[in-house]
Amino acid sequence: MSFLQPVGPVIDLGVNIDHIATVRNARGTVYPDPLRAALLAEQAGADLITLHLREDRRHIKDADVLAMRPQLATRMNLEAAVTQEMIDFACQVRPQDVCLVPERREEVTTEGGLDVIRYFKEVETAVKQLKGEGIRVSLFIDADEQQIEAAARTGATVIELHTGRYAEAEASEALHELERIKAGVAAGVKHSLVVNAGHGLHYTNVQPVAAIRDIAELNIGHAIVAHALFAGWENAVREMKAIMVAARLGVTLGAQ
Ligand SMILES: CC(=O)[C@@H](O)[C@H](O)COP(=O)(O)O
Ligand SMILES: NCC(=O)COP(=O)(O)O
Repeated sequence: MSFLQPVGPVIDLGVNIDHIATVRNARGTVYPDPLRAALLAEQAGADLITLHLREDRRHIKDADVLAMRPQLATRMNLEAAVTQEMIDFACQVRPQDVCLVPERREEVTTEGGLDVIRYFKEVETAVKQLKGEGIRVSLFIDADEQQIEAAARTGATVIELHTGRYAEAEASEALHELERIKAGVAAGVKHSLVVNAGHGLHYTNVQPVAAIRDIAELNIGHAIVAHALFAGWENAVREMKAIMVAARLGVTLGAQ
C-alpha cells in the first residue's frame, strides 16, 4: 500500500469572500477586489469559493458573481435566499453549487437555518428549478433531524449545518452544541446527503468540527478575513486549511 494513501475522507475549505466586499463597499472603491481575493484564496488552498448575494447587496454585488463565475479554477458556491429573483439569477449564472439560506433584511448576519418544513413547497420548487440547470443544491439548516429529513425530501443532495449556535456558545454549552452537530451529521448521512457545515467558525473552534469525519466541507469567511488583516490573506487561508486537515488527522494546532 502506498504511504501516500489518504488516511481518511478529505475535508474541503470553502472560503467565503463576503467581507472582502464589505471592506470595498465601505468607501465605494474598486479595492479590495473580491475576484482577486478569490483567485489568491484558490492558490492558497481553498477548495471552493463561497459568496452570499444578499437581497440588500450589502456586500457581494451581482457584478461580483458574474465576473467571478468564469474565472474560478475551483468551484463557486453561491448562497442565496429562496426568492424567485435569486433563483432566476442563479440559473442565469449556473454556479456549480447553490446554497439556499434564510434572510432577514435587518439581520446582522445569518441568524439560523432555513425552515424547510415551514417553506417546503417553496424550497422544493427552487431545488427543482436549480437542479434543472445542472446546479448542485445545498440547504443551510440547523442540525435538527426533522429539518434534515425534510431537506432530503426536497430533492436537495447537500445540507450545510449551521454552526452558529456552537460558535457563539459559552464554554459550558459548546460541547452540547458540538454533539448536536455530530448528531446532525449522522442524520444527514442516514438520509444519503452530503453534509457540510459553516457559520462563525474560526481558527480554534473549527478543529472539533473539522475532526467530524463525515463532514465534507466547511464554509468559513469572517474569521479568515479578520485574521488576514494581521497575517495576510494567503497565509490566513493556508493556515485555516492546514488546521482543518490536521484536525481531520487528529492533530490539534495552535490557537488563533
Ligand atoms: C449562511 C452563512 O452563514 C454565511 O455564509 C452568510 O453569508 C453570513 O452572512 P454574512 O456574510 O452577510 O455575514
Ligand atoms: N455558510 C457559512 C459561510 O459561508 C461563512 O460564514 P462565516 O464564516 O462568515 O460566519
